[in-house]
Amino acid sequence: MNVIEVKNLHKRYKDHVAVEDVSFEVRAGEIFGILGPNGAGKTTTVECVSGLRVPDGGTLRVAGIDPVQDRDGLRRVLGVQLQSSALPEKIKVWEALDLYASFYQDPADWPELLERVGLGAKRDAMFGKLSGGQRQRLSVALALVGKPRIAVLDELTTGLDPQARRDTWELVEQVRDSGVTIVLVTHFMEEAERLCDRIALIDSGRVAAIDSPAGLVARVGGEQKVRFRPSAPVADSVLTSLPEVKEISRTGDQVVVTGIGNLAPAVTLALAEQRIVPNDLRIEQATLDDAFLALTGRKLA
Ligand SMILES: Nc1ncnc2c1ncn2[C@@H]1O[C@H](COP(=O)(O)OP(=O)(O)OP(=O)(O)O)[C@@H](O)[C@H]1O
Repeated sequence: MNVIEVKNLHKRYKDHVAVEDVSFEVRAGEIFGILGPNGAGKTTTVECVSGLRVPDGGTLRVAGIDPVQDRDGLRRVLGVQLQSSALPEKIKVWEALDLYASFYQDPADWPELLERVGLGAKRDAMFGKLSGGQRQRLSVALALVGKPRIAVLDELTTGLDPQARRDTWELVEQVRDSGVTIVLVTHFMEEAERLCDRIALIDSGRVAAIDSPAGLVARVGGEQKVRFRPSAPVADSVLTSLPEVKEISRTGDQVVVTGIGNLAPAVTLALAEQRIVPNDLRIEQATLDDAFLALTGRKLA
């Protein structure tokens, strides 16, 4: 079932076209990624979906609601985490949640929500004293306080250190597991690859492709490399006989196998049959960056 339908969305700022023509559908229960370089039109797209901007063309439906016509209805089903947090430095964590909860008739139990996002101990801390990761956790809690069916998260991990980023990813997965459909805007390939069920690649206000991360990568040929140091000499024929294998090369004591499909399992199984252990095994695959480059002629980063 689709919970969001965007058809031929078009949005201009004066004479600058931010979104040329964007269409996609988001299914209930998924993490749907909107991935693209800076200025591609991602934020403008989700701002239109969230009822924060009025489109110049196209149609939008969120749980059957038209965001332009029914903002109150939209607020009941959709929670938004905005790119830059607009909270005053001196507001306390609990005050922010209490304030946001007061906007809803039937809000979430916010002390419980605070625990869920791992901020229970920061209840009385001022917003200005929170770390970047804690601010983002609070912004997720604020997006969820209205018990939405859908949450829009925009550039959630920008500016976070690697540990805080991974912690935030776990939080996003927990939110999805609680039954909330998530639209995740990001320009981090790794984030989209790790979290998203499906991704819309956006470039210059248009959708370049929509697919699962693996599906997008497979579109660029899906060639992989498996590298290892065999525990005993291995004859090329052991591997060249596999349908997945295209080529074998050797550098020093390292074997590099290039191929397609389920290459790594096929290679390790063939080696196991010879009682050979592939030490220092590494698998290199095409990335979403490669897919983006192949589809648009441009690099993501
Ligand atoms: N309020 C605005 N007024 C005028 N131009 C804008 C406005 N907001 C965005 N733009 C322009 O519209 C284009 C798309 O911006 P948008 O923020 O939607 O892209 P984005 O993909 O989210 O990029 P970023 O990750 O940098 O936010 C950009 O060229 C941007 O400069």
